[in-house]
Order: sequence, then C-alpha cells, then structure tokens
Amino acid sequence: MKTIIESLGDLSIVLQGYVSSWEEVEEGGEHLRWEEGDPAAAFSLLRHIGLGWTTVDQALHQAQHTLHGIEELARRADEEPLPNNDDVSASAEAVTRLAHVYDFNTTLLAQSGLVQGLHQYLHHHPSLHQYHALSVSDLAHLGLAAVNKGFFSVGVEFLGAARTRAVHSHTHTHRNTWGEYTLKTLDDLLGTSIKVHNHVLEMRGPRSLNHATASTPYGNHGGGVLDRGGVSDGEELKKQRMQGEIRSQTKQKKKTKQGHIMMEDNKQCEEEEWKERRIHKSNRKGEKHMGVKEREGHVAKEEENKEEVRVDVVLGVEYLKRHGNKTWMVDERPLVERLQMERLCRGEELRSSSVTSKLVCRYMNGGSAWLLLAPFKVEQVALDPSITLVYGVLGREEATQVRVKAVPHLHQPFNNIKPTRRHTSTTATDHKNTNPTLKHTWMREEEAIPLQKLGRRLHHLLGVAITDDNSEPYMVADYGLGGSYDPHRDTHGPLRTPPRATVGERMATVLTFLQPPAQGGLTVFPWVGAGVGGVAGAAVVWWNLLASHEHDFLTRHAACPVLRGYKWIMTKWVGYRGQWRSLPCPADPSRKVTRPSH
Ligand SMILES: O=C(O)CCC(=O)C(=O)O
Ligand SMILES: [Fe+2]
Repeated sequence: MKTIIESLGDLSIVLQGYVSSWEEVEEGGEHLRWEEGDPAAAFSLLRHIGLGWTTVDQALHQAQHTLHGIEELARRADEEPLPNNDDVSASAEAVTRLAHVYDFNTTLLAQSGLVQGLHQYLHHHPSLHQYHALSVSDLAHLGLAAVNKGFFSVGVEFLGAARTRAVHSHTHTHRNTWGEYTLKTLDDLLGTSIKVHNHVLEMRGPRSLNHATASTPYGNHGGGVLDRGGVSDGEELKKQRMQGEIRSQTKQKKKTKQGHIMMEDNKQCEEEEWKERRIHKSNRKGEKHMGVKEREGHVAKEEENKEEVRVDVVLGVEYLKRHGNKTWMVDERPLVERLQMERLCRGEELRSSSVTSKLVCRYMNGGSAWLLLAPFKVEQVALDPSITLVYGVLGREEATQVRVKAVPHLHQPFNNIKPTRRHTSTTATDHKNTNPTLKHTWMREEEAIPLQKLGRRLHHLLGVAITDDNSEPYMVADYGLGGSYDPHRDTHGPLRTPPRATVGERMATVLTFLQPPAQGGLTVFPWVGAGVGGVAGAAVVWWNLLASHEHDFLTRHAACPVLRGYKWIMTKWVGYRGQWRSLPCPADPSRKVTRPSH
C-alpha cells in the first residue's frame, strides 16, 4: 500500500504540474490560434507539451505497475476472510471481559501492553517491548464497548487510560487527534462514563449478572473535563477509588445489611425495581444469610457482625442440601456462582486449608495389571465431589495429531455457542444466543489412534469403558481470543435427550488438555471452590451423577477466559446406559455414581 500511495502521489504531482502548465497557457488567450500561424501560441503549446509530456508519460508508465497492486488489493476481501464489525464487537467484548475478570491495572495498561496491565498475574517481568501497547483509539473503543456491555468500571478505566495516553502523546508529538477522538471528546466520554458509572452504582449496586461497577464512586469531574496538569488519569482514578474504598468501609457494612449482593436480573433493572428489592430483602427476617453454625459444608471465609453474617463464599454439599431450595438460593445462585467463578479464575483459593491439606497426589493403577509398571500420576483437586487430574493420558505427539485432525472440521457449536475465529472468518450470525469464543468439532475414535489409546488407558485406571459404543464421540474445542465457557452442568438432564439411547446420561466427564493456554483459562468449579489449570496431556476427571440419576449440582463448572495463548481441550462424556450393571449401586439416592476408588 505504501508503494501504491507513493506512486499515486508521484503521478498526482506530475499530472497536477501538467494541468497547471496548461492552465497557464490558457491564460494567454481564449483560443490558441497557432493553426492560424500565431507564433506565440505555437511556442506556448510546444513548450507546454514538449517539456511536460515526457514526464507525464514516464509517470503514467510507472503507475501502470501500481495498477496490479491495486487490483490485488481489490481482490483481497473476496479471497481472504477479513474481520468485520461483528468481529470487532466480539473481540472488544472479550477483551473487556478479560479486563473485568482479571482486574487489569489500567495505569500500566496505558503505558504498555495488555499483559503489563496484569500486575498480579505477572510473575516474571519480561521487557516492555515484548507486548503490544494499545493505542488511544483502541483504548477509547474498548472503554465504550465495556460501558455498553455493563462493565462500567472497566469502561471508565479504559477511557481514563485512553486519555492518559492521549495527554502523553499530545505533549510529545503535538498531535491532537487520535482516529476519531480528540482530547475534548475523550474528556467528554470519560466524564459521561464516570457519571453513568456512579449513577448505576447508586441505583443498582455494584454487581448483578449483567453489570459490574467499582465498589465506590469515582470522583466527580464536573462537566467531564479533566485537567490534571500531566497527572496520569488512570493512576488518579484508581487512587481515588482505593481511597474511597477505605473511607467507605464502615458504610459498606451498613449496605451489606440491606442486601449487598444483588439478585439476578435479566430485565433492564429500573430504579424502582431496585428499591423494591432492597425493601423486600431487608424484610426477609427469617431468611438472613446463613450463619456459621447453620453450615456444615466447607464455607471458607465469612465476615460476621451482630445482626447478620455476610457470606463471602458458599461451598459444599451440606450447605446445598440445606439451602438449595430456599428463595435466597433461587434468587442469588447465578450471581454467587459467577462471583465465585471469577475469584477462582483470578487464582484465589476459596477453600480453607483444612480442606486443601487433605488433598494428595499419588501414583495409581486402578487395580489393573496393565498399569502396574506404568501407573498414572493422579492429583486430587477435590474430594467431594471427586475431581482428579490424571497426568500423561496423552503424549505431546498424540495431542498434536488430534489437533491437526480437528482443525479442518472446527465450527461454531450450534447449541447456543458461536466461535470467535482466530484465523478464519466468522459468518455474521445472531450474536444474542452465542458464545463468540469457542470452536469445536466431534471426533470419533476410529478417526485418530490416540483417541483409542486414551480410552484404553483410562479404562484401566477408572474401571469404566470409554469407547464410542457406550459414549458420545470426543469433542475437541479450540478457544479463541478471551475464550471462555459460562458455568454449566454437563449432564443432559430431563430436558435434553442423549444423542443415542444406548449411550444414556453423561456419567463422567474426562476433559483432556490438548494445549493449555499460557495464562488464564482455568477450569473452575464454583461450588467446590476449586480450579484446575491445564497441564498438557493431562485429563480432569469427575463424576456427574447421583444414584437418583439427578446431576450433582456441585460439579457445575466453567472455563475461565483465556488470558494469553491458545487453549485446546478434548472432552469425553462417559455414557451411563451401557455400563450401569458393572457399577456399584448405592442405596442412598444422594450418593454418587462412581467407582469406589474415585
Ligand atoms: O474448557 C473447559 O475448561 C471446560 C469445558 C467444558 O466444560 C465442556 O466442554 O463441557
Ligand atoms: Fe462442561
């Protein structure tokens, strides 16, 4: 393009010169009467053409090469799947979600790249230039996208970061526009987003399923014009917020009494509705959030005051048995689940050490003679429900083989899920019902020998048959930019029928990491309080069913957004129907359907 621009620029200058020379000639008289023998007219014309045309001719010939380049560019959109507006929206959403879940440090973000913005995740400090720095326009676009998506604090901070960058580049380069933004428009946008943020916080509280604000308001910047004489606004905003947080800790407690955690709210939440809910909640005397004594499950952390216990984390079987059907659970479960998921994604440990200290890692052969000499390393992630990480179920070459086979078949899942393609084009489908961060394909074991081997290896270890005859095929999935998977259960349940009657319900899940991402992308179990990071070639195994054939609620899980790198997984849902006779049959319907060793 640069060559084309240069060449077209040269051509334009030459043609301009020739045209102005002609205009100069024209000034000599209305008609050039050289044919009538006017020597002055003849000279004028001769000089104009004789000196000018050689240059014009040369420039036109040179420009002909450029035409090929132009034709090539004109074909590009037909031949290559280029990103479109939908792709930009989906990726802006993904990046703002990353900023929200991983709590980006926008001050650093304004100075350098995305990963530099992740203070707490950066264990080593590679040099700044390794990471891409977002431009003023990028940051402003992300800020607006975040506000539109309901990530209000992320929006304010991205816009603050955009302004900081603009102020710095303004002083250094004397430019005053960045794409469609000027310092004035950035000021206005930042001011407005702060107002919106504070208003939403006031009216709806800091969090619901579809919005998030900071826990305290940002300072009021009257009229939205910020002029801080070179102070970084990103830094300033964060500082203010932290000071505010400290100041308002006492207030915070009062708020908690009124029900600080907001309820699930799928509709646009109106001011009146929020007020009504607060009244409703504070009236709910008999149903205060459960106290320490009421719980026997491993609730990890809580903060108590005289009137009410603020539940920080809700985990465990016993708790769910007692409270699973209460209004509090029904109303707030999705939000509690989401909050716990996000904390686990950030790498927080939600369980107490009395729980985690019981977890062991050992070599196991599952009672199979085949594994006596080569047992599997099995790490317990959780005991109840049992979640284990089995190392080395696939070798590196085997995992690559599976990925290579899957690539040509990857597509957006039809079942509510749509991929963000990494390298290929997304068809503009309905964004409402889709997850734009995943592509998948189904693969039968006859298509790749490593799949047959994996089935045999785990059959020996787990004592259940893992073949396509009694299970669904393998599902291979590739997460794109910021790819994540919302909390869900794997079982079909009463509303969804298994693909084949002989397969039945999804008794166990075997989730193999073909390629773990470089950062983020944990698989987390919000109600267990556990997360497991990908280890190449390892598989996470858990059991989904209770003896009553209901699914075990505690096995609900989610995939955290991929922060850096690519994540490839392969899932095998082990069918129940073909092998129920060989499984232990617990009389208690609340017991798990599992092998005794698991
Ligand atoms: O990718 C993950 O970590 C979870 C995937 C998952 O839950 C599934 O495939 O059902
Ligand atoms: Fe799943």
